[in-house]
Amino acid sequence: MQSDSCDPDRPTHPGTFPTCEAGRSDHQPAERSVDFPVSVVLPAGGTGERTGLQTPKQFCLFMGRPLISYTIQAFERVSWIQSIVVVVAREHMDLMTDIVQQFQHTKVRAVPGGSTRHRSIYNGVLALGEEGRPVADKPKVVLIHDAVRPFVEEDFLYKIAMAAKEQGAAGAIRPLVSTVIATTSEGYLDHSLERAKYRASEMPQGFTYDVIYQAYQKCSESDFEFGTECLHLALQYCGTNAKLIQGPPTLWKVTYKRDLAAAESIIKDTLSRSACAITGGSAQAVTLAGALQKAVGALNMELAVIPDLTGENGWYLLKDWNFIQVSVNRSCLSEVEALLTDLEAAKQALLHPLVVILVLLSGSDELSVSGRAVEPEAIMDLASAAKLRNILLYGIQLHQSKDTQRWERSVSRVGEITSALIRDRSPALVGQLLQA
Ligand SMILES: Nc1ccn([C@@H]2O[C@H](COP(=O)(O)OP(=O)(O)OP(=O)(O)O)[C@@H](O)[C@H]2O)c(=O)n1
Ligand SMILES: O=C(CO)[C@H](O)[C@H](O)COP(=O)(O)O
Repeated sequence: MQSDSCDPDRPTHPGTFPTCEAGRSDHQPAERSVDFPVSVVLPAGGTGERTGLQTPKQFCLFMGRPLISYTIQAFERVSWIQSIVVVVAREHMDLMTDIVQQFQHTKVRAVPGGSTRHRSIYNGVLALGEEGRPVADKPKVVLIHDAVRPFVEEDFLYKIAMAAKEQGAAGAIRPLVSTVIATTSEGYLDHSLERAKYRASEMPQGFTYDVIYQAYQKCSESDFEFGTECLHLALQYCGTNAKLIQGPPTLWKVTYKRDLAAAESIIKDTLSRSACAITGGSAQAVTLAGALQKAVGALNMELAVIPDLTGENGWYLLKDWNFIQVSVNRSCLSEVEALLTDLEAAKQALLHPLVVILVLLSGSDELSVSGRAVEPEAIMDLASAAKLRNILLYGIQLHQSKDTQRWERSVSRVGEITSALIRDRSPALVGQLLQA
């Protein structure tokens, strides 16, 4: 298997996406040891006025799944995070309950929000203190993260949690993109801040439970109404100077409509990084899969080649991988059917549409016996049924050729089509048997 290129600014997909170290076993994130209880508050009680949309941005759908679910998954997958309180407007409590059920979130509890972000966060902090447990069992550290920042990675959460435990408060920062200026009431320049001295405050932030609880207990109505910075409350009311840690650019907050398009693009991009080619063990299929591995590798996609999904290889079914059934024989559709059954049982398609591509080699010895291997109608029927289960099935046919250049061009086209199908997840092309 080919190792992925490691770009520190490339986000890890919320959920079960592999990190970019080489080798299959390394795809499991490195185990972190956190020996104190950590809980999370996700404020999601806003209306998203600046998007100009009716639906609050945290409930906007990305490939059939609300943004909030991606953010929850980014925290839920972290083994050392114990519980997550999502704070939503009262009128969205039922919707939130449905989301938790549909996307099988397990560490989440929803509580009603307040009229401002600070009031919502405070409700979340109070809920953590009330979780029916003895005072000694309250979380030591509370991570606070806007529900509309779905791309946060375990490594960074770990840094914030450790610094919060050490220092009482910690937060993510980024360099300023533009200079900050103060204006007079008449709209003239009053003064300009020296950009190098300032940073943008982002999320996540972390606090010891006592610091954030005390800060909210002591802060004023004006803070609750107009404040935008939890770190400031910790400083002003608890004398705690937060440790500031520079985070990746992907911590940015979905605020405007254009940010929704950017978020969708990142989600699609991260879901398109890895595919698993199943060969059935036939020598011809293995050779083709090897050639395909090179072709998609050049397009920045990792391709694992395996004979089948039995035993240890069942691991692939539980991750955000895409699947390519490489087939050289007449029973290709039954192979695809078996793969679809396995995928359905693994339930990953509940989270987002999965891509399955049948790559069919025609003109091979086995196929030439029977002539045409697969009728387009047959693959269309199979694909229509799979689509109902949120699995997008496509087909690509290529022809065996003794002419090396022709063969290499075909394989390279299969790579390009594969990459495009996986990236675009186009419903319109479902069931098509494309020619490479
Ligand atoms: N009363 C509020 C207001 C905001 N938030 C949450 O705080 C986060 C960051 O706030 P922001 O981006 O300002 O969200 P909105 O207030 O929804 O957006 P807008 O200001 O455009 O209305 C969001 O997850 C939002 O849902 C909240 O929990 N309760
Ligand atoms: O990241 C922040 C620092 O805490 C922002 O203040 C927070 O995300 C609130 O966003 P907005 O100003 O849009 O309500």
